[in-house]
Amino acid sequence: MSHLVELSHATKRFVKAGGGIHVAAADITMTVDPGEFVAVVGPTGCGKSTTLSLVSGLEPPSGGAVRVNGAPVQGIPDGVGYMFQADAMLPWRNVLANVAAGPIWRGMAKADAHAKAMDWITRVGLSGFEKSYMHQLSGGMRKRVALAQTLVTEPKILLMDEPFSALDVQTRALMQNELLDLWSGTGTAVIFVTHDLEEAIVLADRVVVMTASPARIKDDFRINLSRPRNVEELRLTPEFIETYSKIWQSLSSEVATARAQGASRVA
Ligand SMILES: Nc1ncnc2c1ncn2[C@@H]1O[C@H](COP(=O)(O)OP(=O)(O)OP(=O)(O)O)[C@@H](O)[C@H]1O
Repeated sequence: MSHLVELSHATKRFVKAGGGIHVAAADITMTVDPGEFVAVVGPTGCGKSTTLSLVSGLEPPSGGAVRVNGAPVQGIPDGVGYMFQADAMLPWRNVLANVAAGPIWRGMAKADAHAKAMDWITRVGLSGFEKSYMHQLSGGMRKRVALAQTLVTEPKILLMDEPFSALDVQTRALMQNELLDLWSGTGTAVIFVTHDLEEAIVLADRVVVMTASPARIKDDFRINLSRPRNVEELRLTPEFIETYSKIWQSLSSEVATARAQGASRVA
């Protein structure tokens, strides 16, 4: 059976600025099925974003294979949505125009795209702000716009690279709950990269732990916490704490290795 996303011994090498080769991802084999929420954690700079860019088609693999919907990734595959740490909104356009831009770019008539965009603006709780510009919105509101902008295209696969890391703790929890509500029942597969193990566990069905650079897959933990979830309450449960300590045992040694690598680089 083919999987929605399939990385098979995928490797990514970059040519370093001063010459030489840097292996950012090595021998990555993993699959993601429709409706699965997979979080990827690993130490800073290990190659998490690089792995995501192989799935998005932004970077071709140097070795191995990457397939989406059973076909090798060549360029940006259909049905893939992205959300990054930095927002991708145009400051001279209002919320409605920003959210409608994707569907219009894909050929939808303007009136239909605006109707669809309004629906998503309402779903993310921003009804009444459709005429606002980005500088008039709080950080949390801008993230809601980014969510609407991504989900309006109804992606089959949603790639998220630390989308909430710039938010304060409370807004972050709010957005995590919001994401789970919006995602629930859609059948969309999510690959969510984060530094934050707590965030990974409260959101995901699986937490994939990557090694210190070059990124390899060290462990793939199934998260057996029931849904629907309230992320703030979940963090206090014994089940969460037990899951956290189990995964931290795997992750902590990689964090220590990455720190040692960093120390030797600046020494
Ligand atoms: N286009 C590129 N050219 C050269 N090197 C690159 C390129 N993209 C990434 N790298 C290098 O590959 C390594 C992995 O980077 P990547 O951004 O994938 O890590 P990450 O785990 O997502 O990091 P962080 O947790 O800090 O966001 C880094 O050393 C980075 O400098």
